[in-house]
Amino acid sequence: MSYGVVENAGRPDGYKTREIVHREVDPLAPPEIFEEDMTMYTTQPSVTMDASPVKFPDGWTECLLYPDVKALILATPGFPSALTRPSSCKYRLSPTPGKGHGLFSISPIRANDLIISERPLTLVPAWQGISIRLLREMTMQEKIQIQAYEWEQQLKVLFDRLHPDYQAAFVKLANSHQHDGSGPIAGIMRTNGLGVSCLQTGRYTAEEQQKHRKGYYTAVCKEISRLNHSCCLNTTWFFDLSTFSFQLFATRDIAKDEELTISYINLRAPAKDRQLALEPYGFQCACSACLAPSSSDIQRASCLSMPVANMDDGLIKLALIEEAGLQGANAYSQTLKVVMEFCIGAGDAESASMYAKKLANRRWSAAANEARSYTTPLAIHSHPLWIERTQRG
Ligand SMILES: C[S@@+](CC[C@H](N)C(=O)[O-])C[C@H]1O[C@@H](n2cnc3c(N)ncnc32)[C@H](O)[C@@H]1O
Repeated sequence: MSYGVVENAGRPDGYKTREIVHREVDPLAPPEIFEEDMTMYTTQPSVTMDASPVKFPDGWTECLLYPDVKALILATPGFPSALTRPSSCKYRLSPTPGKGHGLFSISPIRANDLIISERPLTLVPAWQGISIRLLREMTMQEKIQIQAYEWEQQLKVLFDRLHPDYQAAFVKLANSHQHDGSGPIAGIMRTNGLGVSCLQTGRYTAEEQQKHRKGYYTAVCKEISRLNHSCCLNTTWFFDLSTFSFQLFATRDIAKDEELTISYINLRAPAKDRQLALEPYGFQCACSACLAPSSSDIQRASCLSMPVANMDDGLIKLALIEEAGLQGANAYSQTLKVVMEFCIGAGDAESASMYAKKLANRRWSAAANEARSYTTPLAIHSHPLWIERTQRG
């Protein structure tokens, strides 16, 4: 997709729009009745026509989905569970120089605390599979502009379905795609969308998923989409399917009035590549790592990619990641798991359970679920590696 300032942006002269065909369908109809490439507008969780944010404070999401994805959502155990809320409100929205608005802590926040849980306003495919009759004589730019134009027409239907309060919140969000031919709704989605990867149904091959982001979704939130980027992030989020909500957690201790930040990009990349990846958002990152690229690139590469051959390596890696303030990185969870396993290998159930607990506290991490079963020395005795070790004698 294009970004920045594109000359002749917008619908090319003489292009006649494609008719979008809409059909009302029974929301309970089985997925088989839908045609292969049909997408559906659907409200999840389902609410009554007179629903309001006051009546349903947990909120709901206007989605554009393939029918098999809707079936996957409805079949999720516990869906739709009520939101798990933080114990108190921990943040405020304030202007932040050079960045528009941002979120700031209103009191100290401890590492791993839940800060926000929120259902998104919208959820749509990250890949825009619109079939359009593109003519050979069209330039690549014209084809891209037509795709962008048609995508906006589809998004407009979704936007019109939003509750007026949600529409008002949506249009207040930043838009870094005002001059590249993206429509106003697509522009806001491209600037504020959070990736959702848990809606894969096996429809696409691994290559299609990787290369074209097929099967991935993008969601816009009223609050979490207000988070600015930092390569030295202090929060991270994950999407929970059963509550259909994003949950934002502190990755380290946060002081009162500190800005809350997430990373929009891959943290392992060197500063030069990170700046390139941030170009579509229309800003240059000025975090401490980007201001001192030569030292921080080395520090990041060595701590995030350091191989762990034994317990000492593991402990050094954890300390280095903490020193770099990158506890939000997956490498930190992976290292906690490896260190826990080394402790089991050494017959130290006490320390193993301590690392399991640290991992379990990182509720956003994929490894946290499994670790939850091993947070006491006694529970470690049921770990497969402990059993194997005792059987070996
Ligand atoms: C998802 S929005 C974040 C919230 C936004 N600042 C607002 O006022 O609603 C992304 C946009 O925020 C701004 N932004 C985010 N992180 C930034 C940073 N580190 N430095 C400068 N601008 C930033 C950019 O304009 C970017 O396109």
